Amino acid sequence: MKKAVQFGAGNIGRGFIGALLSQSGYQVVFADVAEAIIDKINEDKTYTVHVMDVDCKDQKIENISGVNSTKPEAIDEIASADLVTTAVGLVILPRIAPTIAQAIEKRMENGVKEPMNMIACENAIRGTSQLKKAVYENLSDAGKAYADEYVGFADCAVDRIVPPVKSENFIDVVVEEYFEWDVEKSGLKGEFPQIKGMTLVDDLMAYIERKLFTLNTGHCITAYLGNLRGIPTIDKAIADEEIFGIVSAAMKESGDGLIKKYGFDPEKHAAYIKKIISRFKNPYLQDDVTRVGREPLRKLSPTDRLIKPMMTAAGYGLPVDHLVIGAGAALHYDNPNDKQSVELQEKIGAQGVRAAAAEITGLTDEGLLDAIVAEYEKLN
Ligand SMILES: NC(=O)C1=CN([C@@H]2O[C@H](COP(=O)(O)OP(=O)(O)OC[C@H]3O[C@@H](n4cnc5c(N)ncnc54)[C@H](O)[C@@H]3O)[C@@H](O)[C@H]2O)C=CC1
Ligand SMILES: O=P(O)(O)OC[C@H]1O[C@](O)(CO)[C@@H](O)[C@@H]1O
Repeated sequence: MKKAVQFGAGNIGRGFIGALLSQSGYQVVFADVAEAIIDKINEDKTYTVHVMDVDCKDQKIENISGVNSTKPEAIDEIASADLVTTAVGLVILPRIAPTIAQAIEKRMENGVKEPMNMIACENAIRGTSQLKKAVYENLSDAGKAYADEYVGFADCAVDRIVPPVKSENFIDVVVEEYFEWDVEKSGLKGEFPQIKGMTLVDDLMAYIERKLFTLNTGHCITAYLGNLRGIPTIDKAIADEEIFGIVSAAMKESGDGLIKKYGFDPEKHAAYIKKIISRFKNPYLQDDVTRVGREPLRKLSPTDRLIKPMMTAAGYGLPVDHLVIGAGAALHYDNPNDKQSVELQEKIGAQGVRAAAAEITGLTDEGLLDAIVAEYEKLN
């Protein structure tokens, strides 16, 4: 039986990637720092994925175990795995890199010639490449040469909405039916992993940008506008006619840029947007606007879901008025429980909104900055 180590036994770890791996016949070892989750996985050896959508069904996930990712046992588990996947959050990747590097060294010392693959399933552009860089910084020269030959690092795009759930059994998860996992073929070593629901692709950047700058763009604008109006969840925010109008228009603006950049079929892209908005309406997910809006500094950064699509569309001379409203709303995000939101509001307080926006977004286009500030003021 093939073995996979899934770093992160959180929502996506259990509700998407770990579940697909187990359903495809992998023995799945969840590596996490949350002792309670790891203990419960080891105790129960199973959990349930509740698919809640137009049709509802339960899936029992088996052949699983857990390990504390900071303990030496984690190194042994990785060293003997065929596949390592992550869903820990982009900022955590450098923290798990030393453990992965030690496992690669160990595999080399053990003389293993079987290839092993790494796939970072994070909401980011080329998250696995970022993980690879961090892992290589922790490898010896021999370890690097070994990894060059036997360790694949494949970038991917991941799409499934999995909010945290307060169920009776805290390792069960509630997910939507839809999922998409696109993995770049060229990064893989050896035989391609056979995983039901994983699509191997050549042109990954188009898939990453299509997902990040459609779903995530629309999702976070829904969250920020909803939050400003005191609406707690995504389904309720998108039910607000004005928010729906702004979000749909922003997704279209982003889409028009993507269509120009990647040559997507406009009709298919319009259908893709429509499908995503229907996913936002899923009443079972009860997805908090604070989860979807979390870490606003990351979301307002130059390569992320608000600014990058704005730059792409504006670069083709296309309108970006609703994306600008989204950025204006994001700058208002004020949540004392979110470290980046606190930092954002402190920056705005100290520097003023224009200087803060310029620093955070990296925008140098004065016209766009003026427009964002104007929308920010209007939303006050
Ligand atoms: N939840 C969602 O709908 C989606 C999330 N994503 C991405 O997936 C990633 C994970 O998101 P979620 O599962 O929602 O977050 P989460 O917070 O539910 O799960 C993250 C897990 O990583 C664990 N972790 C933290 N530090 C660790 C370490 N050093 N070693 C091992 N585990 C560690 C945490 O304890 C937690 O269990 C993020 O990059 C997110 O952007 C992508 C698509 C959908
Ligand atoms: O996980 P992030 O990047 O903070 O953003 C939350 C987003 O990720 C998702 O969980 C899945 O893509 C969306 O539900 C939401 O748009």
